[in-house]
Amino acid sequence: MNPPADLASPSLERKGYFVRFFDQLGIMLKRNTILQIRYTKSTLAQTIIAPFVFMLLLFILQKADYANQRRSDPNPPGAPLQGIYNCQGAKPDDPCINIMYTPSDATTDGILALFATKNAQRTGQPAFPKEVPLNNLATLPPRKLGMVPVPSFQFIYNYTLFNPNVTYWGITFTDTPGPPRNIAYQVWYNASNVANGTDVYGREVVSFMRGVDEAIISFLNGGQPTSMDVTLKDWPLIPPKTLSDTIVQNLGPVFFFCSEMVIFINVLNLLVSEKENKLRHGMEMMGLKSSVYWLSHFLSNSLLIAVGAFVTAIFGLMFGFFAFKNTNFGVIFFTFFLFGEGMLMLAFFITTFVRKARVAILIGIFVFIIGLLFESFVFSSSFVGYIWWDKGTSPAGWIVLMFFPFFNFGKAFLDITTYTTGRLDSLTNTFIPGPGFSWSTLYDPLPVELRPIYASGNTPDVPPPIQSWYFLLMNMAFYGVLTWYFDCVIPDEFGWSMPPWFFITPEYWGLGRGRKQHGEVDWLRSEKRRSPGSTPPADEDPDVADERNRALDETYHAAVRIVNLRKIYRNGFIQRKEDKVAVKDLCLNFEEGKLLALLGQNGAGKSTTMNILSGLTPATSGDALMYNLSVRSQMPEIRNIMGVCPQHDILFDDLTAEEHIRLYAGLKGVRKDTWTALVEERLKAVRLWKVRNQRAGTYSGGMKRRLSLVISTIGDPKIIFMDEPTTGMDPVNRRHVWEFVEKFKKGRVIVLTTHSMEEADVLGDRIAIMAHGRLRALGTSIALKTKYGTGYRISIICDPANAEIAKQTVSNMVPNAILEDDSAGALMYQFPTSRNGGEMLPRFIRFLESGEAEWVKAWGISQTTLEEVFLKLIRDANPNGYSGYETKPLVAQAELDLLRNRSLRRTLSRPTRRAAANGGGQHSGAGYGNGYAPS
Ligand SMILES: Nc1ncnc2c1ncn2[C@@H]1O[C@H](COP(=O)(O)OP(=O)(O)OP(=O)(O)O)[C@@H](O)[C@H]1O
Repeated sequence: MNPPADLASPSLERKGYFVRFFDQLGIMLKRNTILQIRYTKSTLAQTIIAPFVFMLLLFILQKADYANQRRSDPNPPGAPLQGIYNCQGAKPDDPCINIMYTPSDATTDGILALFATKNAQRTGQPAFPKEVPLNNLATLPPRKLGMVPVPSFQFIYNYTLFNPNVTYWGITFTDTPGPPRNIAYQVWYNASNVANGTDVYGREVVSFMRGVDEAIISFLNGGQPTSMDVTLKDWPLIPPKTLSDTIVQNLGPVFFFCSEMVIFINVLNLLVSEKENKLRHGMEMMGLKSSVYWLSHFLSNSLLIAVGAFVTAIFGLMFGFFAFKNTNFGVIFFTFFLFGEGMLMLAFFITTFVRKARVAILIGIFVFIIGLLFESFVFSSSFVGYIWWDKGTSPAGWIVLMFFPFFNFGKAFLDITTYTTGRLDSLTNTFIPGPGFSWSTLYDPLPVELRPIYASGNTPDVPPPIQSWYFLLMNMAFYGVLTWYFDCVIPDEFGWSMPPWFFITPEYWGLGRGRKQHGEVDWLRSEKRRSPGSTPPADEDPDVADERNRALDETYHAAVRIVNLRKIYRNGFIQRKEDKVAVKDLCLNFEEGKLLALLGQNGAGKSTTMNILSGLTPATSGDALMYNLSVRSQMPEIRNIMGVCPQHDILFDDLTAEEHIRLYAGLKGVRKDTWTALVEERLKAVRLWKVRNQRAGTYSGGMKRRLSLVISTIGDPKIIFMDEPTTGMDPVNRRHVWEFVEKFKKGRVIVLTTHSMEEADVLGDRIAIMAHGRLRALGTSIALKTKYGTGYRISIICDPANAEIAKQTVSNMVPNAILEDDSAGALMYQFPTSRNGGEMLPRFIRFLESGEAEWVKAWGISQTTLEEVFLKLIRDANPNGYSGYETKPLVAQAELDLLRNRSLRRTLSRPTRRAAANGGGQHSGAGYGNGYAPS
């Protein structure tokens, strides 16, 4: 079958390194942008929502702090002293005595009468009346009494002691005639009223005394009204020590760090997920350069960081923070942008060590907690933030810390807020605004008046703010270089890595590589020296031995030649007994225009072989030469001519089928003007055209396989590896895929692994069967069937009464036919192949066809299937145990019974019938188109 011209025509553009680099970069940026748009929520969260939320929280905290600091009035107004109000007893309505006094004479009675009058004016209550004198300690007041004369000082003492909570005030006078006349008095009061706050600051005591003093003055002036108005004023309270924006200064580094961490954790997750899902490998197999991969992620995420920095600066202005209002917009923007970039490169660096997205997120959270604690302690104030530059602190501190982007950001933000927050003058309690932060401030060391003063009396030597920018740029470069280095030297999940000194090898820089193609003979000679291979097993199949000899023959030519390929999966660093030898000294040749179907039970080593040949995993020894390019040393060049459909779909859930094809066509360097036609032709071929605009994540398993298969054919590859390409496909679609593969193989080498014998039979020009890492058999389908098969089976249905005649006839005509089954007139014979005396078979078939034997009700013939060949070979390879197909003879018997029943039910296909009529030994055709029964 000839492929259509458009399938076979080369469509790759020959381009220089840089043109190819920028083409790939363009296509990767487009892919990233599509994904960023599809992940709308995540993109919005990183660029707008996170800055807004953290800014809003800061704003709320700022307002709360402001309100809290100004809750009490720092300069409370003075309050005039009031009069004395009516007394209360133990309970408000209990009887009590307002004033108990001694002695009672004209002077004291006169003074207290004046007191009562003035007090009544002040309180608006009736004046306290003078009561009858009280002499008896046991007498309790019948009501609220006004002013009660008592005999002595001692009486007051005893009465108040015996009758607590009865007397409000006590006063004892001493009048010394003089000159000068001295009217002294002593006030008794309930000190616990002052202590428990009922009488705040003792205002009632002072009021009482003020009233008595007034009355004395008035009395001495002959009753002249006197007023002593006293106002009591609280001392000023301590004014708010911090400004509202101090909270932005102290908490800003923590909050803006948190905001940046959203992008940081997202980048960790994104990159490691691409690694874990092998998407990066998939793209690299299609020719993506590592440098393009990193650069595209750097640029796409830088755009998000730039938007985030811009949005942060705008929100800062909207919320009215001084740090944003009084700072040059460019300074704010670049400070946030450079911080984001530093963290981005730190995230890149971390991804080189991690293979699982779950672990990456855990590391992200760990960095988040460390950074959060760091920012909240180190930058909680300018006092601790600048201590690293104090003369008493070792510079080792900031020299180590400068490698952390969040330290450099904290310092930069502290500088900005120190210049812009301003301060309160302690003497005048007035706000002194900060000088502001202009572009040129970047280069100025912090002025002395803005620096903190430490206990030693020192002020720190704070470097100019620009230094933090330089350090952030240094962080970018530092983590960028580490990312590049460790990405090369840390083995990936398939074991690929470069030597630690890779950067001094000329090959790494593209010198001396690619230009030279290996001479087949030179390569073979050196390979034979390097990997001599072990001695083949004594029972090696002759065809396998021939293939080995051809692979090692210098005069033989093949498009792809595999020599002594060996793969050992080590269980640690040193060689151990448990190490798994997955492929054992495989020698094989692939020819152009031919499809080789690789069969083998689970774990036989098929995928490992494919992975080595497609550059996914390195061989332990041996090599393969593909179109004169060595798999070991020239994989980048091989990738230009290779397509791979790996066993597990490597698809972006959020890209459509069309976007996948465009992406991979771009990476492969397919001419842009052919993309549209390519998309249509390939998607129609595998019947995905109608769903081309649906995201691959919504596809069924079979649809994903078809898309993976189509991707492997992009870019006109000379060699295609298909690892179980039709797994999970329904029979109709499988046939479409077969047709597509069949068309595609002209001029190309296709290697396909499968567990479908039918598929191997249909597609395989040659079939190779592997077991335990070794090649067990090799050849065309018919050759294998002839060699390993048991020949033909003929089933004859006749009347049970005629069974004996039938058996007699068969044994006469084909003496070495073996009767396998005889039940109720259903006979099943096994006929040997022509090589084993099966030459009588054609004659017997003609006999059955002629209808001469009337006792034959129906008959059918089947050839040994590939499945039987496969089972036999695998059984032979597992004499001591079952590796997927057999352990117990009973199981094998059951399988054979099943096969027998199946072949009985099967009717004969025309080519098979022809082959049988010719005595076997010829190609029996596809073998899956059945449909013959003698009429
Ligand atoms: N990364 C690995 N580390 C250790 N052993 C491995 C690794 N990959 C494969 N193996 C082992 O190597 C052997 C060959 O595996 P491989 O995947 O090549 O088999 P296969 O023939 O492709 O099987 P299947 O048909 O199931 O895909 C198996 O025993 C497998 O357990």
